[in-house]
Amino acid sequence: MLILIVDDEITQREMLQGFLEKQGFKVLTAAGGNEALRIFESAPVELVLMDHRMEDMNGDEVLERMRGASPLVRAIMITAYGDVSTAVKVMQLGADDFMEKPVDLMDLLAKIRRIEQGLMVERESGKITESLEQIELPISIIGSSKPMQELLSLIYRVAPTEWAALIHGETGTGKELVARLIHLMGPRKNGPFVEVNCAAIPENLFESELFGHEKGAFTGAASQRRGRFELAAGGTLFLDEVGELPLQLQAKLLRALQEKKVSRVGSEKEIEVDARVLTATNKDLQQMVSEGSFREDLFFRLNVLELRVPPLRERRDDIVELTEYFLGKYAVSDIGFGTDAMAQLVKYPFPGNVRELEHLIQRLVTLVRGSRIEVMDLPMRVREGKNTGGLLSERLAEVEKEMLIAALEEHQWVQTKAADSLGISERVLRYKMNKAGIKK
Ligand SMILES: Nc1ncnc2c1ncn2[C@@H]1O[C@H](COP(=O)(O)OP(=O)(O)OP(=O)(O)O)[C@@H](O)[C@H]1O
Repeated sequence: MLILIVDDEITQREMLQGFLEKQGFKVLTAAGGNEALRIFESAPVELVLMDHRMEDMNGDEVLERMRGASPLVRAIMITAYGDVSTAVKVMQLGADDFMEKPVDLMDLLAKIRRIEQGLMVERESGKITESLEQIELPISIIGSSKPMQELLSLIYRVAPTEWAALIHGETGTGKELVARLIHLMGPRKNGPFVEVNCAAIPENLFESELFGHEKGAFTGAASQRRGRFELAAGGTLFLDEVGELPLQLQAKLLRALQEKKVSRVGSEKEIEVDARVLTATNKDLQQMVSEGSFREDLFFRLNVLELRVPPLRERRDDIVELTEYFLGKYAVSDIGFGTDAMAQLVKYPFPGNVRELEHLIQRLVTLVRGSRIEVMDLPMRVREGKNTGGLLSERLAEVEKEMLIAALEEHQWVQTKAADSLGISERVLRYKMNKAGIKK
Protein backbone atom coordinates (compact mmCIF):
# COMPACT_ATOMS: atom_id res chain seq x y z
CA MET A 1 0.00 0.00 0.00
CA LEU A 2 1.32 3.44 -0.95
CA ILE A 3 0.96 5.96 1.87
CA LEU A 4 1.32 9.73 1.59
CA ILE A 5 2.35 11.56 4.78
CA VAL A 6 1.40 15.22 4.82
CA ASP A 7 2.79 17.36 7.59
CA ASP A 8 4.59 20.69 7.68
CA GLU A 9 6.82 19.60 10.54
CA ILE A 10 9.84 17.82 9.16
CA THR A 11 10.66 15.85 12.32
CA GLN A 12 7.16 14.43 12.49
CA ARG A 13 7.25 13.54 8.78
CA GLU A 14 10.56 11.79 9.04
CA MET A 15 9.62 9.91 12.18
CA LEU A 16 6.41 8.58 10.61
CA GLN A 17 8.14 7.80 7.34
CA GLY A 18 10.94 5.87 9.02
CA PHE A 19 8.49 3.86 11.08
CA LEU A 20 6.15 3.01 8.20
CA GLU A 21 8.94 2.08 5.83
CA LYS A 22 10.28 -0.31 8.42
CA GLN A 23 6.86 -1.96 8.42
CA GLY A 24 7.19 -2.54 4.68
CA PHE A 25 4.97 0.27 3.36
CA LYS A 26 5.88 2.44 0.40
CA VAL A 27 5.83 6.02 1.61
CA LEU A 28 5.80 9.45 -0.01
CA THR A 29 5.89 12.71 1.93
CA ALA A 30 4.64 16.24 1.39
CA ALA A 31 5.40 19.36 3.43
CA GLY A 32 2.01 20.97 2.90
CA GLY A 33 -1.39 20.78 1.26
CA ASN A 34 -0.35 22.10 -2.12
CA GLU A 35 2.56 19.73 -2.44
CA ALA A 36 0.33 16.87 -1.32
CA LEU A 37 -2.20 17.62 -4.06
CA ARG A 38 0.57 17.73 -6.66
CA ILE A 39 1.93 14.35 -5.57
CA PHE A 40 -1.56 12.92 -5.36
CA GLU A 41 -2.17 13.77 -9.00
CA SER A 42 0.76 11.74 -10.17
CA ALA A 43 1.03 8.81 -7.78
CA PRO A 44 -1.30 5.91 -6.91
CA VAL A 45 -1.70 6.91 -3.25
CA GLU A 46 -4.12 4.68 -1.35
CA LEU A 47 -3.88 6.16 2.13
CA VAL A 48 -3.18 9.72 3.25
CA LEU A 49 -1.89 10.36 6.72
CA MET A 50 -2.35 14.06 7.26
CA ASP A 51 -1.83 16.68 9.89
CA HIS A 52 -5.07 18.63 10.15
CA ARG A 53 -3.55 22.00 10.82
CA MET A 54 -1.06 23.12 8.20
CA GLU A 55 0.07 26.54 7.16
CA ASP A 56 -0.97 26.58 3.54
CA MET A 57 -4.23 24.64 3.72
CA ASN A 58 -6.40 22.79 6.20
CA GLY A 59 -6.30 19.01 6.12
CA ASP A 60 -10.01 18.69 5.42
CA GLU A 61 -9.78 20.97 2.41
CA VAL A 62 -6.92 18.87 1.04
CA LEU A 63 -8.90 15.71 1.64
CA GLU A 64 -11.98 17.10 -0.02
CA ARG A 65 -10.01 17.89 -3.16
CA MET A 66 -8.36 14.48 -3.15
CA ARG A 67 -11.72 12.79 -2.80
CA GLY A 68 -12.97 14.79 -5.77
CA ALA A 69 -10.28 13.19 -7.91
CA SER A 70 -10.25 9.77 -6.35
CA PRO A 71 -13.25 8.98 -4.13
CA LEU A 72 -11.82 5.74 -2.77
CA VAL A 73 -8.71 7.21 -1.18
CA ARG A 74 -8.44 6.50 2.54
CA ALA A 75 -7.39 9.09 5.10
CA ILE A 76 -6.29 9.27 8.69
CA MET A 77 -6.26 12.79 10.06
CA ILE A 78 -3.91 13.82 12.84
CA THR A 79 -5.37 16.41 15.19
CA ALA A 80 -4.05 18.33 18.18
CA TYR A 81 -4.30 16.61 21.56
CA GLY A 82 -7.74 16.98 23.12
CA ASP A 83 -9.20 18.83 20.13
CA VAL A 84 -12.42 16.86 20.12
CA SER A 85 -14.43 19.26 17.99
CA THR A 86 -11.92 19.06 15.12
CA ALA A 87 -11.77 15.29 15.45
CA VAL A 88 -15.56 15.09 15.12
CA LYS A 89 -15.47 17.46 12.17
CA VAL A 90 -12.81 15.54 10.24
CA MET A 91 -14.74 12.32 10.67
CA GLN A 92 -17.89 14.01 9.45
CA LEU A 93 -16.00 15.32 6.47
CA GLY A 94 -15.05 11.83 5.51
CA ALA A 95 -11.71 10.92 7.09
CA ASP A 96 -11.65 7.20 7.80
CA ASP A 97 -10.05 7.69 11.18
CA PHE A 98 -8.23 10.24 13.28
CA MET A 99 -5.38 10.28 15.76
CA GLU A 100 -4.33 12.71 18.41
CA LYS A 101 -0.85 14.05 18.78
CA PRO A 102 1.56 12.69 19.88
CA VAL A 103 0.91 9.78 17.57
CA ASP A 104 1.02 6.38 19.22
CA LEU A 105 2.83 4.33 16.57
CA MET A 106 1.35 0.96 17.49
CA ASP A 107 -2.12 2.41 17.44
CA LEU A 108 -1.36 3.97 14.06
CA LEU A 109 -0.17 0.64 12.70
CA ALA A 110 -3.36 -1.06 13.88
CA LYS A 111 -5.48 1.58 12.16
CA ILE A 112 -3.51 1.24 8.93
CA ARG A 113 -3.80 -2.54 8.97
CA ARG A 114 -7.56 -2.22 9.43
CA ILE A 115 -7.82 0.12 6.47
CA GLU A 116 -5.61 -2.18 4.42
CA GLN A 117 -7.85 -5.11 5.18
CA GLY A 118 -10.94 -3.14 4.25
CA LEU A 119 -9.37 -2.27 0.91
CA MET A 120 -8.54 -5.90 0.28
CA VAL A 121 -12.08 -7.04 1.00
CA GLU A 122 -13.50 -4.39 -1.29
CA ARG A 123 -11.13 -5.37 -4.04
CA GLU A 124 -12.02 -9.01 -3.71
CA SER A 125 -15.72 -8.33 -3.63
CA GLY A 126 -15.23 -6.49 -6.91
CA LYS A 127 -16.20 -3.07 -5.59
CA ILE A 128 -12.95 -1.50 -6.67
CA THR A 129 -11.95 -3.42 -9.77
CA GLU A 130 -14.58 -5.07 -11.84
CA SER A 131 -14.09 -8.75 -12.36
CA LEU A 132 -11.46 -9.13 -15.05
CA GLU A 133 -13.62 -11.28 -17.30
CA GLN A 134 -16.26 -8.58 -17.51
CA ILE A 135 -13.97 -6.10 -19.15
CA GLU A 136 -13.62 -6.28 -22.87
CA LEU A 137 -10.08 -5.63 -23.97
CA PRO A 138 -9.58 -3.31 -26.93
CA ILE A 139 -6.67 -5.44 -28.21
CA SER A 140 -5.71 -9.06 -27.79
CA ILE A 141 -3.35 -9.77 -24.99
CA ILE A 142 -3.20 -13.47 -24.48
CA GLY A 143 -2.38 -15.11 -21.16
CA SER A 144 -4.43 -16.86 -18.51
CA SER A 145 -1.42 -17.68 -16.36
CA LYS A 146 -1.31 -16.21 -12.88
CA PRO A 147 1.53 -13.75 -13.57
CA MET A 148 -0.29 -12.40 -16.63
CA GLN A 149 -3.59 -12.07 -14.77
CA GLU A 150 -1.79 -10.14 -12.04
CA LEU A 151 -0.25 -7.89 -14.65
CA LEU A 152 -3.67 -7.32 -16.21
CA SER A 153 -5.21 -6.33 -12.91
CA LEU A 154 -2.46 -3.73 -12.48
CA ILE A 155 -3.11 -2.50 -16.00
CA TYR A 156 -6.79 -2.02 -15.14
CA ARG A 157 -5.77 0.02 -12.14
CA VAL A 158 -3.31 2.25 -13.90
CA ALA A 159 -5.16 2.75 -17.21
CA PRO A 160 -7.94 5.11 -16.06
CA THR A 161 -5.47 7.42 -14.32
CA GLU A 162 -2.83 9.83 -15.55
CA TRP A 163 -0.01 8.08 -13.67
CA ALA A 164 3.29 7.49 -15.33
CA ALA A 165 4.10 3.79 -15.58
CA LEU A 166 7.41 2.14 -16.24
CA ILE A 167 6.99 -1.16 -18.05
CA HIS A 168 9.84 -3.49 -17.32
CA GLY A 169 10.62 -6.75 -19.05
CA GLU A 170 12.93 -8.68 -21.32
CA THR A 171 12.90 -8.19 -25.04
CA GLY A 172 9.81 -9.50 -26.82
CA THR A 173 7.70 -10.02 -23.68
CA GLY A 174 4.99 -7.60 -24.84
CA LYS A 175 5.93 -4.27 -23.27
CA GLU A 176 4.68 -2.24 -26.20
CA LEU A 177 1.44 -4.19 -26.22
CA VAL A 178 0.96 -3.35 -22.53
CA ALA A 179 1.58 0.35 -23.23
CA ARG A 180 -0.99 0.33 -26.05
CA LEU A 181 -3.51 -1.39 -23.82
CA ILE A 182 -3.04 1.20 -21.06
CA HIS A 183 -3.52 3.95 -23.64
CA LEU A 184 -6.63 2.37 -25.17
CA MET A 185 -8.25 1.75 -21.80
CA GLY A 186 -7.56 5.21 -20.48
CA PRO A 187 -9.15 8.64 -20.78
CA ARG A 188 -6.90 9.53 -23.72
CA LYS A 189 -7.92 6.62 -25.90
CA ASN A 190 -9.21 8.88 -28.64
CA GLY A 191 -5.94 10.79 -28.77
CA PRO A 192 -2.78 9.63 -30.56
CA PHE A 193 -0.38 6.94 -29.32
CA VAL A 194 3.09 8.10 -30.30
CA GLU A 195 6.00 5.74 -29.91
CA VAL A 196 9.66 6.69 -29.68
CA ASN A 197 12.25 3.94 -29.64
CA CYS A 198 15.10 5.63 -27.80
CA ALA A 199 17.55 2.92 -28.93
CA ALA A 200 16.88 3.56 -32.59
CA ILE A 201 17.52 7.30 -32.79
CA PRO A 202 21.06 8.61 -33.39
CA GLU A 203 22.17 10.70 -30.42
CA ASN A 204 22.55 13.94 -32.38
CA LEU A 205 18.95 13.76 -33.64
CA PHE A 206 17.38 12.90 -30.32
CA GLU A 207 16.45 16.34 -29.15
CA SER A 208 14.86 17.36 -32.42
CA GLU A 209 13.00 14.06 -32.65
CA LEU A 210 11.53 14.50 -29.19
CA PHE A 211 10.99 18.25 -29.06
CA GLY A 212 10.99 19.29 -32.73
CA HIS A 213 13.04 21.99 -34.48
CA GLU A 214 12.70 25.28 -36.28
CA LYS A 215 13.72 25.74 -39.89
CA GLY A 216 17.51 26.20 -40.11
CA ALA A 217 18.13 25.19 -36.48
CA PHE A 218 20.96 22.93 -37.67
CA THR A 219 22.38 21.68 -40.95
CA GLY A 220 19.73 19.60 -42.61
CA ALA A 221 16.81 21.24 -40.82
CA ALA A 222 15.22 22.38 -44.06
CA SER A 223 11.82 23.01 -42.60
CA GLN A 224 10.13 23.38 -39.27
CA ARG A 225 9.17 20.11 -37.61
CA ARG A 226 7.06 19.23 -34.61
CA GLY A 227 8.56 16.82 -32.09
CA ARG A 228 6.99 13.57 -30.90
CA PHE A 229 6.07 15.21 -27.61
CA GLU A 230 3.92 17.74 -29.43
CA LEU A 231 2.49 15.08 -31.72
CA ALA A 232 1.33 13.14 -28.68
CA ALA A 233 -0.79 16.05 -27.41
CA GLY A 234 -4.06 14.77 -25.98
CA GLY A 235 -2.74 11.22 -26.14
CA THR A 236 0.13 9.09 -24.94
CA LEU A 237 3.85 9.33 -25.56
CA PHE A 238 5.49 5.92 -25.27
CA LEU A 239 9.24 6.03 -24.75
CA ASP A 240 10.58 2.57 -25.46
CA GLU A 241 14.09 1.62 -24.27
CA VAL A 242 14.16 4.73 -22.08
CA GLY A 243 17.43 3.54 -20.50
CA GLU A 244 19.16 4.53 -23.74
CA LEU A 245 18.32 8.20 -23.31
CA PRO A 246 21.56 10.24 -22.98
CA LEU A 247 21.99 12.08 -19.67
CA GLN A 248 21.73 15.53 -21.17
CA LEU A 249 18.37 14.66 -22.68
CA GLN A 250 17.20 13.08 -19.48
CA ALA A 251 17.42 16.55 -17.93
CA LYS A 252 15.37 18.03 -20.76
CA LEU A 253 12.80 15.28 -20.55
CA LEU A 254 12.45 15.84 -16.82
CA ARG A 255 11.88 19.53 -17.39
CA ALA A 256 9.26 18.83 -20.03
CA LEU A 257 7.46 16.47 -17.65
CA GLN A 258 7.60 18.85 -14.69
CA GLU A 259 6.62 22.00 -16.51
CA LYS A 260 4.50 20.44 -19.22
CA LYS A 261 6.26 22.66 -21.73
CA VAL A 262 8.83 22.03 -24.48
CA SER A 263 10.82 24.26 -26.79
CA ARG A 264 11.84 23.22 -30.27
CA VAL A 265 15.53 23.16 -31.14
CA GLY A 266 16.44 26.64 -32.44
CA SER A 267 13.64 28.41 -30.60
CA GLU A 268 13.20 29.97 -27.19
CA LYS A 269 9.43 29.81 -27.35
CA GLU A 270 7.79 27.42 -24.96
CA ILE A 271 4.96 25.25 -26.18
CA GLU A 272 2.48 23.67 -23.81
CA VAL A 273 2.42 19.91 -24.13
CA ASP A 274 -0.18 17.66 -22.66
CA ALA A 275 0.73 14.02 -23.07
CA ARG A 276 0.64 11.06 -20.75
CA VAL A 277 4.06 9.45 -20.68
CA LEU A 278 4.58 5.72 -20.54
CA THR A 279 8.04 4.21 -20.65
CA ALA A 280 9.55 0.78 -21.13
CA THR A 281 12.94 -0.73 -20.56
CA ASN A 282 14.70 -4.06 -20.44
CA LYS A 283 17.47 -2.53 -18.34
CA ASP A 284 17.74 -2.32 -14.60
CA LEU A 285 17.14 1.42 -14.25
CA GLN A 286 17.63 1.35 -10.49
CA GLN A 287 21.11 -0.05 -11.10
CA MET A 288 21.72 2.64 -13.72
CA VAL A 289 20.71 5.24 -11.14
CA SER A 290 23.26 3.90 -8.67
CA GLU A 291 25.92 3.90 -11.39
CA GLY A 292 25.07 7.48 -12.28
CA SER A 293 23.95 6.81 -15.86
CA PHE A 294 20.28 7.50 -15.18
CA ARG A 295 18.95 10.50 -13.26
CA GLU A 296 17.33 9.57 -9.99
CA ASP A 297 14.74 12.37 -10.15
CA LEU A 298 13.67 11.27 -13.62
CA PHE A 299 13.54 7.65 -12.50
CA PHE A 300 11.11 8.52 -9.69
CA ARG A 301 9.03 10.61 -12.04
CA LEU A 302 8.69 7.80 -14.59
CA ASN A 303 8.42 4.96 -12.14
CA VAL A 304 5.25 5.94 -10.28
CA LEU A 305 4.05 2.45 -10.98
CA GLU A 306 6.23 -0.36 -12.21
CA LEU A 307 4.67 -3.03 -14.35
CA ARG A 308 6.75 -6.12 -14.82
CA VAL A 309 6.00 -8.21 -17.87
CA PRO A 310 7.20 -11.70 -17.01
CA PRO A 311 9.33 -13.67 -19.46
CA LEU A 312 7.61 -16.55 -21.21
CA ARG A 313 9.63 -19.17 -19.34
CA GLU A 314 7.99 -17.98 -16.10
CA ARG A 315 4.51 -18.57 -17.50
CA ARG A 316 4.80 -21.71 -19.55
CA ASP A 317 1.02 -22.24 -19.36
CA ASP A 318 0.66 -19.35 -21.74
CA ILE A 319 2.76 -21.02 -24.44
CA VAL A 320 -0.07 -23.34 -25.53
CA GLU A 321 -2.60 -20.52 -25.57
CA LEU A 322 -0.30 -18.15 -27.47
CA THR A 323 0.56 -20.88 -29.97
CA GLU A 324 -3.11 -21.41 -30.74
CA TYR A 325 -3.62 -17.69 -31.04
CA PHE A 326 -0.73 -17.28 -33.50
CA LEU A 327 -1.81 -20.36 -35.49
CA GLY A 328 -5.21 -18.74 -35.87
CA LYS A 329 -3.56 -15.51 -36.92
CA TYR A 330 -1.10 -16.87 -39.48
CA ALA A 331 -2.27 -20.28 -40.74
CA VAL A 332 -4.44 -20.21 -43.82
CA SER A 333 -5.63 -23.77 -43.34
CA ASP A 334 -6.41 -25.85 -40.28
CA ILE A 335 -3.07 -26.71 -38.76
CA GLY A 336 -2.08 -27.96 -35.31
CA PHE A 337 0.79 -29.31 -33.24
CA GLY A 338 1.40 -32.99 -32.54
CA THR A 339 1.48 -33.80 -28.81
CA ASP A 340 5.26 -34.33 -28.68
CA ALA A 341 5.99 -31.21 -30.69
CA MET A 342 3.84 -29.15 -28.32
CA ALA A 343 5.56 -30.71 -25.31
CA GLN A 344 8.90 -29.72 -26.80
CA LEU A 345 7.71 -26.18 -27.38
CA VAL A 346 6.52 -25.80 -23.80
CA LYS A 347 9.94 -26.96 -22.53
CA TYR A 348 11.94 -24.52 -24.61
CA PRO A 349 13.09 -21.44 -22.62
CA PHE A 350 12.31 -18.81 -25.31
CA PRO A 351 15.05 -16.22 -24.74
CA GLY A 352 13.28 -14.03 -27.32
CA ASN A 353 9.96 -14.49 -25.50
CA VAL A 354 6.60 -13.98 -27.24
CA ARG A 355 8.20 -12.39 -30.28
CA GLU A 356 10.34 -15.50 -30.81
CA LEU A 357 7.29 -17.74 -30.46
CA GLU A 358 5.33 -15.59 -32.89
CA HIS A 359 8.12 -15.70 -35.51
CA LEU A 360 8.49 -19.43 -35.02
CA ILE A 361 4.80 -20.09 -35.68
CA GLN A 362 4.82 -17.73 -38.64
CA ARG A 363 7.70 -19.70 -40.18
CA LEU A 364 6.31 -23.13 -39.36
CA VAL A 365 2.92 -22.52 -40.95
CA THR A 366 4.54 -21.66 -44.25
CA LEU A 367 7.06 -24.54 -44.16
CA VAL A 368 5.01 -27.45 -42.91
CA ARG A 369 3.21 -29.67 -45.36
CA GLY A 370 0.08 -31.29 -44.08
CA SER A 371 -1.93 -30.31 -41.08
CA ARG A 372 0.30 -31.31 -38.19
CA ILE A 373 3.53 -29.86 -36.94
CA GLU A 374 5.77 -32.62 -35.58
CA VAL A 375 8.99 -32.58 -33.55
CA MET A 376 11.16 -32.91 -36.64
CA ASP A 377 9.63 -29.74 -38.10
CA LEU A 378 10.91 -27.69 -35.17
CA PRO A 379 14.22 -25.84 -35.39
CA MET A 380 17.21 -27.57 -33.78
CA ARG A 381 17.36 -25.20 -30.78
CA VAL A 382 13.76 -25.96 -29.87
CA ARG A 383 14.15 -29.71 -30.43
CA GLU A 384 17.17 -29.77 -28.16
CA GLY A 385 15.48 -27.49 -25.67
CA LYS A 386 18.62 -25.43 -25.31
CA ASN A 387 18.85 -21.81 -24.46
CA THR A 388 21.60 -21.07 -26.95
CA GLY A 389 21.23 -17.31 -26.71
CA GLY A 390 20.27 -15.42 -23.61
CA LEU A 391 21.96 -12.52 -22.02
CA LEU A 392 24.30 -12.66 -19.07
CA SER A 393 21.95 -10.28 -17.25
CA GLU A 394 19.05 -12.71 -17.75
CA ARG A 395 21.01 -15.64 -16.41
CA LEU A 396 22.20 -13.65 -13.42
CA ALA A 397 18.65 -12.52 -12.71
CA GLU A 398 17.53 -16.16 -12.69
CA VAL A 399 20.28 -17.17 -10.28
CA GLU A 400 19.49 -14.18 -8.05
CA LYS A 401 15.81 -15.07 -7.96
CA GLU A 402 16.56 -18.65 -6.97
CA MET A 403 18.83 -17.46 -4.14
CA LEU A 404 16.22 -15.01 -2.86
CA ILE A 405 13.49 -17.64 -2.77
CA ALA A 406 15.79 -20.16 -1.08
CA ALA A 407 16.79 -17.65 1.63
CA LEU A 408 13.18 -16.61 2.22
CA GLU A 409 12.01 -20.18 2.51
CA GLU A 410 14.85 -21.08 4.82
CA HIS A 411 13.81 -18.26 7.15
CA GLN A 412 10.04 -18.86 6.95
CA TRP A 413 9.66 -15.65 4.90
CA VAL A 414 10.91 -13.45 7.73
CA GLN A 415 12.46 -10.75 5.58
CA THR A 416 14.92 -9.34 8.13
CA LYS A 417 16.47 -12.77 8.63
CA ALA A 418 16.53 -13.63 4.92
CA ALA A 419 18.15 -10.26 4.15
CA ASP A 420 20.78 -10.85 6.87
CA SER A 421 21.64 -14.26 5.53
CA LEU A 422 22.15 -12.79 2.05
CA GLY A 423 24.23 -9.89 3.37
CA ILE A 424 21.85 -7.22 2.06
CA SER A 425 19.53 -4.75 3.75
CA GLU A 426 15.86 -5.51 4.13
CA ARG A 427 15.05 -2.62 1.85
CA VAL A 428 17.24 -3.99 -0.92
CA LEU A 429 15.69 -7.41 -0.39
CA ARG A 430 12.20 -5.97 -0.80
CA TYR A 431 13.22 -4.13 -3.93
CA LYS A 432 14.73 -7.25 -5.43
CA MET A 433 11.67 -9.35 -4.50
CA ASN A 434 9.44 -6.82 -6.18
CA LYS A 435 11.56 -6.76 -9.30
CA ALA A 436 11.70 -10.51 -9.57
CA GLY A 437 7.97 -10.81 -8.84
CA ILE A 438 8.51 -12.90 -5.70
CA LYS A 439 5.52 -13.16 -3.39
CA LYS A 440 4.96 -15.50 -0.50
N1 LIG B 1 0.38 -11.54 -24.42
C1 LIG B 1 0.45 -11.40 -25.73
N2 LIG B 1 -0.58 -11.74 -26.51
C2 LIG B 1 -0.52 -11.60 -27.85
N3 LIG B 1 0.56 -11.15 -28.52
C3 LIG B 1 1.62 -10.79 -27.81
C4 LIG B 1 1.63 -10.89 -26.37
N4 LIG B 1 2.81 -10.45 -25.92
C5 LIG B 1 3.52 -10.10 -27.00
N5 LIG B 1 2.82 -10.29 -28.14
C6 LIG B 1 3.29 -10.04 -29.51
O1 LIG B 1 4.70 -10.30 -29.51
C7 LIG B 1 5.39 -9.31 -30.27
C8 LIG B 1 6.42 -8.62 -29.40
O2 LIG B 1 5.74 -7.80 -28.44
P1 LIG B 1 6.20 -6.31 -28.09
O3 LIG B 1 6.75 -5.62 -29.29
O4 LIG B 1 5.10 -5.66 -27.34
O5 LIG B 1 7.41 -6.67 -27.12
P2 LIG B 1 8.44 -5.69 -26.37
O6 LIG B 1 8.62 -6.23 -25.01
O7 LIG B 1 7.98 -4.27 -26.52
O8 LIG B 1 9.76 -5.95 -27.20
P3 LIG B 1 11.12 -5.04 -27.23
O9 LIG B 1 11.73 -5.10 -25.88
O10 LIG B 1 11.97 -5.76 -28.22
O11 LIG B 1 10.69 -3.67 -27.65
C9 LIG B 1 4.35 -8.38 -30.84
O12 LIG B 1 4.01 -8.80 -32.16
C10 LIG B 1 3.17 -8.55 -29.90
O13 LIG B 1 1.96 -8.30 -30.56
